Amino acid sequence: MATPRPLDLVIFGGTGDLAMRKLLPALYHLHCDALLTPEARIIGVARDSLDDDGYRAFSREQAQRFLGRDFRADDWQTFADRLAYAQVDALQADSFGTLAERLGQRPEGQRVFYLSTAPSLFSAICRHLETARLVAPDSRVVLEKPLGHDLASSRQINDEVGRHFGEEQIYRIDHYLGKEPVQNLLALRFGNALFEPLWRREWVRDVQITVAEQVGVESRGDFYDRVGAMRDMVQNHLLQLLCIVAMEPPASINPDAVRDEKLKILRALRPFTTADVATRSVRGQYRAGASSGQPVPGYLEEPGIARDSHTETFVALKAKINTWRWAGVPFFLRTGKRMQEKVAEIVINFRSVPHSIFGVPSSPIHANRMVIRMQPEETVDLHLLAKQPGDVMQLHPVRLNLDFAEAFRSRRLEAYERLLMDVMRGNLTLFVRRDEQEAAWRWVEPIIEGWEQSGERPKPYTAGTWGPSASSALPSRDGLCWHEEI
Ligand SMILES: NC(=O)C1=CN([C@@H]2O[C@H](COP(=O)(O)OP(=O)(O)OC[C@H]3O[C@@H](n4cnc5c(N)ncnc54)[C@H](OP(=O)(O)O)[C@@H]3O)[C@@H](O)[C@H]2O)C=CC1
Ligand SMILES: O=C1O[C@H](COP(=O)(O)O)[C@@H](O)[C@H](O)[C@H]1O
Repeated sequence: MATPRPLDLVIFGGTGDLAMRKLLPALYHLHCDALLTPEARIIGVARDSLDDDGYRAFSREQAQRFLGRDFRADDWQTFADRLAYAQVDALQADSFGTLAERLGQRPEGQRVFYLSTAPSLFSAICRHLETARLVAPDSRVVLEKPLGHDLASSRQINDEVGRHFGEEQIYRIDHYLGKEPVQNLLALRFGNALFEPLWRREWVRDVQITVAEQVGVESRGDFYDRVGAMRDMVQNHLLQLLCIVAMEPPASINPDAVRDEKLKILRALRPFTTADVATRSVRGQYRAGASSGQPVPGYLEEPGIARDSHTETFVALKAKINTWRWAGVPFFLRTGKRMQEKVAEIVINFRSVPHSIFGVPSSPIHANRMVIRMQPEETVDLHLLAKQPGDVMQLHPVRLNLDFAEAFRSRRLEAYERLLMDVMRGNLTLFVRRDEQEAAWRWVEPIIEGWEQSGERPKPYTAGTWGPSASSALPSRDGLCWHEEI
């Protein structure tokens, strides 16, 4: 067996929020589970003038904060030995020398460049890496989202990155695809014949995808105000989740087989007309309210936000898919900040029986539903009706746990852990291909343009609620309601 090559993982934006909150904690967990090869090295890159020890000290302080109870001083010590730092200004070609020196120490290393900076720096980084002769034919580059601001800017970035890296070297990350229940949905759908006949318009009444956050924009106001919920969450995470639910069975788990099927769904999404924007979309912006019992400011009072900002912090959409399988089935998508609870879930609502032999219940009973929860806990449940024990035939909803947490007791990998492992192994299945990303931009753009042309402000909602009241109206026009309203 070939000896694995030593890994050099270079994190551009190595001192930033994402690196500290997600990437280093994920790598620390992989280290503790002995999933990193002994020689693997992590080189943080930013403009700040730090040396290796300074970077280790900064990372340790942040890790204590973000790892919480998982932080163990002795494990961190051995993990920190892997950390190094290179001071580089991505915009200055001549500042790549220190990084080149570092990487030059082991030319045989497998290089992974993780671009965790603003996307406006991606092309300069790739260009300067190549000029410094740091890109080998098997180097990999990981691109964070959102890639660009619209279709044109995403194409431009992809073109520029593509001049230095082949598509098979490019890992466009969408961390929602790394979440365990999302992969479990793939396993349930395509590993069992049971669900396939039910997974279609004849049996599915509607699908709801919700990613609700309790937090506001936190320290990222400046970034968020230029982006908004549509670009931050819908264009990527929610549409990728929709694809996983709606795609046809791929011929294999091969990356392109899966990505081809996702692409077909993105291309089959019915485009929004101007009239649709008014009737099938809702955008909102939070006002002051309460979160976990504490008063919280409104979006416009948050640091970094323009005082008259029209940026949306909430989006709800009714999407339709123009295929035989899904014609007529509404896909409701919803995401927002400062909502009542932190919930990320996919709900597949199956149709009720065509005729009930048990009569009409005194109050409505809701079952026939699969709920794939990614947050706050990771679960997959099937809600069915069963007989309530006793001498009368009375139906009661029961929940079958389909993720079998009891059966598989091993620690679940967190999304970034799983995806970083895939990058190291060279597995592109859970990464987004360029054509998928562009198809997603093509679909969301008319909605954003429709909002801009209308000149209307996003609808206000109180922090700590489920969004503007217009959001409830979206499913209720079809006689339906959001999952939490049941
Ligand atoms: N934070 C999050 O939760 C998420 C972030 N993302 C994406 O990840 C990326 C990074 O986000 P985030 O970590 O929040 O951003 P931050 O603003 O917190 O960090 C940016 C990082 O880039 C570095 N940087 C900025 N300019 C340069 C430059 N010219 N040369 C070299 N380094 C530079 C900064 O260090 P310095 O200023 O010292 O150079 C810092 O390390 C963005 O694309 C974002 O959209 C995606 C999902 C979630
Ligand atoms: O990509 C992003 O995701 C986070 C939410 O991720 P989660 O795994 O905590 O649900 C969101 O807060 C952030 O704004 C967005 O950029």
